[in-house]
Amino acid sequence: MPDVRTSVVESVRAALSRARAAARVHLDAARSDLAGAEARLARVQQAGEQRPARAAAERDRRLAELADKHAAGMADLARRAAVAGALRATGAAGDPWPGWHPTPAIRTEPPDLLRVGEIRIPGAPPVPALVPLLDRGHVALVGPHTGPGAGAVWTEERSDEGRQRLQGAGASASGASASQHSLVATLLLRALGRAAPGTVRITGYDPERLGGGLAGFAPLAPAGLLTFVGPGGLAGLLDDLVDHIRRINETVLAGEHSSLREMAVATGKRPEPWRVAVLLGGDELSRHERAQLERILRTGAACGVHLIVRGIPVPEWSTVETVTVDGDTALLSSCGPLPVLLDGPPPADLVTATSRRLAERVSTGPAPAVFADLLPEEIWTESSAAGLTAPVGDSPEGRPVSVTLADYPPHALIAGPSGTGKTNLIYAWMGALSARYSPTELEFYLLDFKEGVSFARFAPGQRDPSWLPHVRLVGVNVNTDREFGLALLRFLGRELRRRADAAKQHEVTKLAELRAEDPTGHWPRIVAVVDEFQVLLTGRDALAQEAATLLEDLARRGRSQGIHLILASQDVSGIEALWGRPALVAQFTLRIALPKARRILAETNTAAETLPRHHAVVNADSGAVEANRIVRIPAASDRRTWGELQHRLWRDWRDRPASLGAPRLFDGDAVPQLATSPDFAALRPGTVDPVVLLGESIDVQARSARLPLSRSPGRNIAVVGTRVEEACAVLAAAARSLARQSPDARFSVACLDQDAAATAESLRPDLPPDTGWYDAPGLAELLPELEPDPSRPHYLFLFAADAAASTLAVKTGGRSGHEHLRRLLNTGPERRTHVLGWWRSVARLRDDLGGIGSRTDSIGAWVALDVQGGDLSGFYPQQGGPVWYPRPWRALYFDRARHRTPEVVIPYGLTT
Ligand SMILES: Nc1ncnc2c1ncn2[C@@H]1O[C@H](COP(=O)(O)OP(=O)(O)OP(=O)(O)O)[C@@H](O)[C@H]1O
Repeated sequence: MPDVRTSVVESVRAALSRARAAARVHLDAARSDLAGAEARLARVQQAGEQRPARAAAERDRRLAELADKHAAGMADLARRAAVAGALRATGAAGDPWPGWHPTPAIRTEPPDLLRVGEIRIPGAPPVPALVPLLDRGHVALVGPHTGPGAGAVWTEERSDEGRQRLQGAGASASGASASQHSLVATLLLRALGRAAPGTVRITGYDPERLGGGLAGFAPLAPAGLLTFVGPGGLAGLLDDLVDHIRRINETVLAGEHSSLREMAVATGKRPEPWRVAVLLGGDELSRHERAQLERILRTGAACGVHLIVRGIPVPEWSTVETVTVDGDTALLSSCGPLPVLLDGPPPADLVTATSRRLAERVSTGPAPAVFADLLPEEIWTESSAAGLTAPVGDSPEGRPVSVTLADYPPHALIAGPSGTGKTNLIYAWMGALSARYSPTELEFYLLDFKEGVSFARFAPGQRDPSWLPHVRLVGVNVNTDREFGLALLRFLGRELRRRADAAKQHEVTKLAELRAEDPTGHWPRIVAVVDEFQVLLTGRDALAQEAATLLEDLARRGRSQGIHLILASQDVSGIEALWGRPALVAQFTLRIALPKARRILAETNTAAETLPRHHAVVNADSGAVEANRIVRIPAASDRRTWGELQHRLWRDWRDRPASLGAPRLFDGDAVPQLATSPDFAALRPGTVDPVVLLGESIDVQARSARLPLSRSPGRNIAVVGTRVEEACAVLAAAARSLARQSPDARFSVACLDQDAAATAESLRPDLPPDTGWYDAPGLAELLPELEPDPSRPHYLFLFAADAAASTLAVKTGGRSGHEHLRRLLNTGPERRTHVLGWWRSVARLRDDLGGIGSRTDSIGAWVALDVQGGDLSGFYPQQGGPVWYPRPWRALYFDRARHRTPEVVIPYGLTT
């Protein structure tokens, strides 16, 4: 037991002694560290005592350097801010009051910020202090003791009671300062001056009748640009603004644009005015009013709805610029603590005069409708399968008004006295259509029976090589060429049949179905526009009859085949020409009446009588009063306005492989040329039965009137009439066209009248070198010798054949020259000898043929110039002769072998 205790004691002692030894070692080390530290401290203290003067000098230098750098930086920043500020508040938005005047921005320009004063920084130019309003946000004006978050504004975290608590000068009516009034006037005048007249509408809520800067704007009120809401009307005003915002979101922006500003930049359209409500205090807001106010503050700016608020608490949101006004200085929430020296108020007479002028501008009528508004953002995106819809203008409220051509309504009638804008309306409508529907979706055929060339711009001309790619045919100066109208109707009739046949084949009835069944087919909708169409229907002749029948058929059946007619007329007789044909009129359910148009709308519908200039009544229900829509038509006639669109469409279309080339331009005043006619170009040498080209047919295509010279009896031609030039032109074209096909044939030319000599001579280079040239005695010698030779065609041209009568009357060898001529006329063609002659009257032709009662069938074809139809009865199968009223540079051509009725031709121009 004692041994155990002893051993424990010893081991404890040993452990204690080890611990003591270790503690001693640590203590020594600590003492030595302390001594080292004390020595270092002493050294540092000693060094520190030697350096304070140097450190202070260095610090001061650095501080001065920093101050300089800061000042330079500030000055630079201020300079840049001044430049940027001037750029963001241009013209009326930033100009000083002396010399200030409105400078309305164009629609695609985003509105400027509005200058209220300037920030002064030493050593730098003043920086304009700008406030965002139109399209950007709202402005809250508060007094000096109510900075952001301190009463006249509220923050999100505040309780309802806190929100309603107003404090300080800015929150009470009594504290309303002159500076705040002047700020309201500044903001309103700058906003009005920088926007187009009428596009900023102000509503004032001023229950305590403080004026609040609004008084000078009173002249705006009669024009509806300034309205006041009386005490108790705040809730109604806020509700109205919220409804307005909702409507714009739903119907104007319609999910396609995020704001009116973005829409204006993207489309160039700004269909709604800005609405600025100036709220100048009043009672505490109800819960509902507060909610509506918040909605406006949150969503108004995107819809052009803005508030300028004073004396009503508003939240501190990014959409609100809070201006804390204190005398002639202010703090702007967007400028932090930099004080703004406010501009003085706009001079009272400037406010009044500007307001008066704006009101006058607006009262004299809305800004004219704009052609660009009719055009879509992107061209050629629409399908015409179901119809054609496009705006023609806008409503008095500025909303686009579209019209449709489809199964219903299929056709349109346009009426209005001369100068009321029918042609302009047609341009506007065509522009809107041709920008929406590509040329594979829509084709135009245009005919103008008025004198003038209004539609010629759609075809390439000398001044402008462009054309509207949708246009396939343009007819101008056709007032005396009703045949051209008839040709167009016949052409459309054929197209109608083609479409009806295709529909039948695919077992469908409508164009939309046909297109679905035959997606690769070419089935554009066709719109035929005929201006002064009544010209076509006047006259009780066969032509008018056929035109009416064709029109009726097209109107009735065209609707389902995608062929639409637009007929325009300036006088009552035009419409009356239709009125006798109720079946035809009934198809024209779309009626467009220009100011003072008569008889186009229903009888009791007098809307057109009171229509202002450049407006139209569009009525898609045959003129019934209830269907009236008043439309402002934009100016579309101006060549530059139109040209810009046409060039754009033309360039886009020209390079496409499907491009169809330029439209056919038929100009009734132009003289066609043989050398450029397609039929002449197509003639080839060696043709067995050559064709004689006599002139241009009046047709949809530029075709020649043709006489085939087969080996049949009667294949001679007589040109009859006194007009030398036209007669020579017909014979010259005949000679040149024959020479091109039969260079080996024999040609004989007898020129028997001096007046024709120049033309006859001009043929020399184009006829074979062995052509025989004869005068009257020469002809008298030639005729007896002539023996037709079937192996070599022979063409005998007689210029003024009747002028050789006395010479041919002489008998040589028992027979007169006339007898020889008759023998040739009767028997020559079978043996390929043909006479192509000009006689200056029908009577002389008859004399040469043997006199009254003699046979006329050797003249199988004739071209009549200034000859009355009745005189031709002997050469025409029907009694009384053809209907023909001679007119300059037109001829009536009849070929017994091929024609049922004669055709009108235009002689080719002479190339002497
Ligand atoms: N909406 C409009 N805006 C501005 N100017 C227009 C408008 N409509 C027509 N005009 C102008 O009025 C004039 C007459 O217009 P337009 O030629 O279209 O009339 P119209 O009815 O076709 O006359 P007419 O029957 O004699 O040919 C033209 O100078 C045209 O530019």
